[in-house]
Amino acid sequence: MEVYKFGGASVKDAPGVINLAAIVASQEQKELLIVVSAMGKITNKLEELTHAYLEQQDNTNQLLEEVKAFHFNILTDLFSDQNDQVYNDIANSFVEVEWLLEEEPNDAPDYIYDQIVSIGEIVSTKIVAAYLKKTGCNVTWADARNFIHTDNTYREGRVNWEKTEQEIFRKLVPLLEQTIVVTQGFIGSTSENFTTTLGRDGSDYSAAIFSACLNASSLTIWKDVPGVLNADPKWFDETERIPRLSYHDAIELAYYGATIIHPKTIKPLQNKNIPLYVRSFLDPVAEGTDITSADNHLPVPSFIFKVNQALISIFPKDFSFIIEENLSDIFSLFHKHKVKINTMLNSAISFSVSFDHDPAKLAALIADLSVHYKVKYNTGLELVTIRYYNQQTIDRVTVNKNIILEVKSRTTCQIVMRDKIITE
Ligand SMILES: Nc1ncnc2c1ncn2[C@@H]1O[C@H](COP(=O)(O)OP(=O)(O)O)[C@@H](O)[C@H]1O
Ligand SMILES: N[C@@H](CC(=O)OP(=O)(O)O)C(=O)O
Repeated sequence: MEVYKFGGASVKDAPGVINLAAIVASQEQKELLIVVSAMGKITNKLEELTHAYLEQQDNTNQLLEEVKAFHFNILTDLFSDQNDQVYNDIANSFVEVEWLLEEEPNDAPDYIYDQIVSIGEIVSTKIVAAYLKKTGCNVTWADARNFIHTDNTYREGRVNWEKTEQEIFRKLVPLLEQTIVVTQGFIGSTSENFTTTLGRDGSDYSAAIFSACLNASSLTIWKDVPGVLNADPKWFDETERIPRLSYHDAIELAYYGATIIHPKTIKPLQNKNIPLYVRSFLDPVAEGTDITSADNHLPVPSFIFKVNQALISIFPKDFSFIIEENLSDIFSLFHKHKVKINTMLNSAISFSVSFDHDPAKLAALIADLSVHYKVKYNTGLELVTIRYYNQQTIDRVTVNKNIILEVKSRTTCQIVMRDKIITE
């Protein structure tokens, strides 16, 4: 039993779906579960739609029409017969959202978000399953909400592993003995059968949950890059593929923000010793990256960039020392405002923290912190994390930068910096 995960980039258009089918066709003899995300950047568009609906903006219906048109254009390219059942199926899939948008938004925003945004995965998997069927593949569409059970934390559903494992064993295992199954990443359901999502980019995590519960022999995630590289090629010109990675290094890279893998993906696989293969859907037979328990150290230093960082420095108002009591107080405020810390440094009289800059959260956090502390802050900063660093790599990324904060451990160096203002 193998699990494949195809993300939005792999199914961003009709040629993407055709390519997916070709990859599946070359593997058809195996028991296979295929986990698919929403097409292209449709989740962003659905977030926009949710926002418009919550704000009761005039463009709400127009945004929904754009989402529908995007999918129907793909259908037209894949199914020349306009009477194909899939057209009705997709139209019907949008009906629930249409009904929801007709009502006033009285429910909690996070709940509404999940009911709307999840439609992206439902529709993409229906299109993929219908196309695979058309190409002669023995395939069944399955609703991931029957298997992935979560608590009621909308937008960040926490998995009920026991129930999820039971349902996968009871309903999915027998199905997989008969056909290839296509299901959704990113979504689950509560005990009352309301849809939840697992957090942005959560389809890799879904695929890992399925793999762990099925005791799969491997999980392959199909990406638009040749594997895990030592830096994001969107930011770095000279990247190198890392052929083998330990679970440990993969977790660290994902934790520090290498967006190639969702940070929650690795642990369920590591627990069951299931290899994770990162492969290119553009060159499916090429070697990619194998992530396993083998103790492969990263062969080269790896770089993870994050832009749009905020840095705040917190001082006790009386300039006394930062003690454990202050830290406990400070951390509870970060928790309260759901601000995820990227770097932190403690000194005698100050505590500095960097995080992704969200203006509303920053203002609310500073307002709360200012009750007991003096707070200074900077925005518009960059954070670079280097795994297996040396001075040469630090020098390489800090050219024309002012270093504002530097935190080093034995293996990892984090630098918060900003562009130097160069005067002629
Ligand atoms: N270390 C890295 N190696 C390779 N790709 C990376 C790395 N860090 C970030 N990326 C980015 O991850 C992208 C693929 O992940 P993502 O867009 O989430 O795929 P999908 O939506 O298909 O799951 C690449 O296009 C690349 O820009
Ligand atoms: N569609 C969801 C879930 C996801 O993981 O997508 P992708 O595999 O394209 O990153 C999102 O964009 O957040």
